[in-house]
Amino acid sequence: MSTAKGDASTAHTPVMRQFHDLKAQHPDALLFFRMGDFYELFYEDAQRAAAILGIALTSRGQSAGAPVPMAGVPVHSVDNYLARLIQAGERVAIAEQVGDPGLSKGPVEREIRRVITPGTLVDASLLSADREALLLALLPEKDRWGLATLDVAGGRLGIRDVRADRLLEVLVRRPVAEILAPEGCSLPRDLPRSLPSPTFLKAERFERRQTQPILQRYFSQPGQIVDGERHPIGLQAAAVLLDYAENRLKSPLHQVRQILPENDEEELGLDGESLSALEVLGGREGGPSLYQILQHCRTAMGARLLRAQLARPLRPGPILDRRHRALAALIAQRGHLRLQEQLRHLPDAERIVTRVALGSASPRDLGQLRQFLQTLPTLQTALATALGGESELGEFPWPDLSAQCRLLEQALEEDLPATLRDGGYIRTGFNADLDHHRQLSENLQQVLVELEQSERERSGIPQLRLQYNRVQGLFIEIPRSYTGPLPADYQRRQSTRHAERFSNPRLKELETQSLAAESRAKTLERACFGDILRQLAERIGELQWLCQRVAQWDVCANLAERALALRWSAPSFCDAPVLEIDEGRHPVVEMQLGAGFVPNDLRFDDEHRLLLLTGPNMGGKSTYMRQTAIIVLLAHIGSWVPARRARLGPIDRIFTRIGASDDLAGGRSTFLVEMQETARILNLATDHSLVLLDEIGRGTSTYDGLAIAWACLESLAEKRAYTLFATHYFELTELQYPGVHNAHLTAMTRDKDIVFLHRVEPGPATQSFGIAVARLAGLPETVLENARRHLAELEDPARPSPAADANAKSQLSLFAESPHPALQRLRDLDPDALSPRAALELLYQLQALAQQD
Ligand SMILES: Nc1ncnc2c1ncn2[C@@H]1O[C@H](COP(=O)(O)OP(=O)(O)OP(=O)(O)O)[C@@H](O)[C@H]1O
Repeated sequence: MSTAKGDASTAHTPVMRQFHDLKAQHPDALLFFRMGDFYELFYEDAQRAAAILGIALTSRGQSAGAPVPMAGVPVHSVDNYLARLIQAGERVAIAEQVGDPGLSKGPVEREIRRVITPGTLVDASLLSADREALLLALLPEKDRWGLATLDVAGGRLGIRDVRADRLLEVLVRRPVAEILAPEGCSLPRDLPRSLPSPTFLKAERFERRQTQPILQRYFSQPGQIVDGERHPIGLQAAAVLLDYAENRLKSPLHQVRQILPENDEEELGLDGESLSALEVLGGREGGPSLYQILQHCRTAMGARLLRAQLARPLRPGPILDRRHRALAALIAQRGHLRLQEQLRHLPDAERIVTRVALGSASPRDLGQLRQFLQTLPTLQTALATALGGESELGEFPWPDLSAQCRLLEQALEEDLPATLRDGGYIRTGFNADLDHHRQLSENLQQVLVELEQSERERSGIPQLRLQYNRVQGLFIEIPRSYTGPLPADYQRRQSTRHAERFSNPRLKELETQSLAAESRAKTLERACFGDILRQLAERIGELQWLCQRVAQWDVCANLAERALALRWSAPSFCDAPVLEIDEGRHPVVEMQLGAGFVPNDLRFDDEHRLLLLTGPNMGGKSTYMRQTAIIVLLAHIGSWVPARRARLGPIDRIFTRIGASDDLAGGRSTFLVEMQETARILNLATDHSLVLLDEIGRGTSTYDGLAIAWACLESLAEKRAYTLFATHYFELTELQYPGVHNAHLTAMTRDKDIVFLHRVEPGPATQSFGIAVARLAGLPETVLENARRHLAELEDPARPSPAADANAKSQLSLFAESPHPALQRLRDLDPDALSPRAALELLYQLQALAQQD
């Protein structure tokens, strides 16, 4: 940045020297340099910000012999600008004036008070209410990665170790805003574009030598690191996160009080492809997602938790069991209605508690916390009633924070300002000293009114007025039209066009007193506020516990409401190898179609492992496959499911390969993407996995595709994964493997039109309706007519083989009625009856037969 630095840094003006010193501390961030009521940006920062924000780029005189480009934003509306810059992927360092402008000789002292990055946000105005913005650190060790995630605004720190081949899956399931990794480490090349590009930090910051003291500083009490010894590299990554976030927030993270481990074996595996193919969190082309249909939580905390739970389904175990019991209890008592009524007005207390811990909560934040604490007793009562006989699930009694609630009630005004700046948030009567100085300041107002009157009388000038402005302070103003005598103690201070301004000793004294009283009152008010924050901060752990409970019950009440409103039923879990669904539905498609949706059954057990689905395009194959996975997913987050009955045996992962997608930016074609995803499934699926494969092999030539689909089917049948395999290759329906069965989606033609029945029935489809669907899509009648003719020719058994198919003939012969002669010879022979010589002879014969084709 030679232009910014100028020829020699000594040639810079003192303010610009200060700017460069501060900028050097965080060169990667835009520096917001506080100048009175504005934050100003200089040089390249100004140019970047002006372009992103669409604000004017001007210049601020010269420094080091060159003009200084400048852009500025007013302090009072800075949040809006910050939000847009963070959204655009920028980081922002905020330099505040910390010295007293009246006392400093050179430029007023400034200090970077905070660096705002996407993963370290705590301000309500910068955060999205319904999703976390996670900071994530990664550390490789052999074939594993240590991983830590920190929700700075919620105070949650999690760790886990993952196998290298599962890293991507774990990453894409979370709302990651910022990734940290050690310099020189090689991250997977196919990091999805939805993830932010990593920030590389010096490798030694990840070394135990440096991370151990940080962990000790944070977690010296027993129980604060749960199960840490199982995740040693995760712990190192966690320490890096804490250190990084501290450095950005310029404060220890008092809100982080525990490290919670995540274990692979507790989770139902769900990779990024499945999340997007099943449209769990986001719908295709802006359509509705499962989350949107489910999300009727009353609080932002609940909405965030629901999102996190959807992305991280659990295997059956104590946590899932508790969720299901709680949901059943609420539904049995219809208790969710009362609960939701109480939850409806609750603020985002979780994030407020973090700001309390960091000492940055605003008066309005505390007003909301007061409301939260006021509601808790009624919420507890509502919950106890709602749970009926299961009240043990409510973990009563909840921590008693009534004293903190009273403190807030006594201390804070009813209507509260958004900032501390202008005072007026502490109630009269809370602090005697504050009341005294406020009164002094207010009395002075009265004294000034009286003084104005007495000066008028003393001087005999009725037009005399006492005035105040920020530059001149208090002064006596007399219109120029007055030309008579003035009192001897009046000292002239300024002349304007219409008036003369004076001061006198009494006025000066009053001015000092007035300012002193006002500023003392403000200081005292801030001190009271700081004191309240400190008292609340002592109870952070309990406050966080309460927020988590509120979020959990909000999700539970929400799932109860959804289950009843959408006519869902409770799934049951068992240890047998089964997956039974009666009258399953796809909640999103059903929402769009209403009563027209046709429910379908599904059976997987020891004898039924792979269902080969055929049927017309648009017949409902992918809907059926997706609804199966969605039912399994919902059951594993603790929800009821869109089916009349669902009984589920143990499932370890859901795999999906549905729909065409390509990765043009990554240089991967649709077919390559399809094959890579299929390869992953074939490598990882077990006999407890649910696998959805939709039209494997369609991206390449017919016979290649058919051969690949066939081989995949064989492999999955061998693995005995619960597989739904949709295909248009009718040839596959003739294959016979143990556990493999056919089913089809029904349709019929009426005249030339196709009518979809959307019912799943046993056996393969008997007819392909491609041309009827093409008609539905509006293909011209002449083209359709030709298509019908070609179809008749193709289906004619006596048709001559098309020339273009010549080289594919050998692949076609895989499905020919009679096997290849070489194969037939092989089948017929008895190897034990052959001498070595005869065997060699036979080999030559087989080769000759093979070459005949
Ligand atoms: N069970 C159902 N009941 C009512 N309508 C359904 C049902 N299943 C699917 N549909 C309707 O049919 C449309 C097509 O369904 P889907 O995409 O599942 O068909 P498909 O057989 O996978 O088609 P293709 O082979 O072309 O991919 C859906 O958008 C929906 O409107």
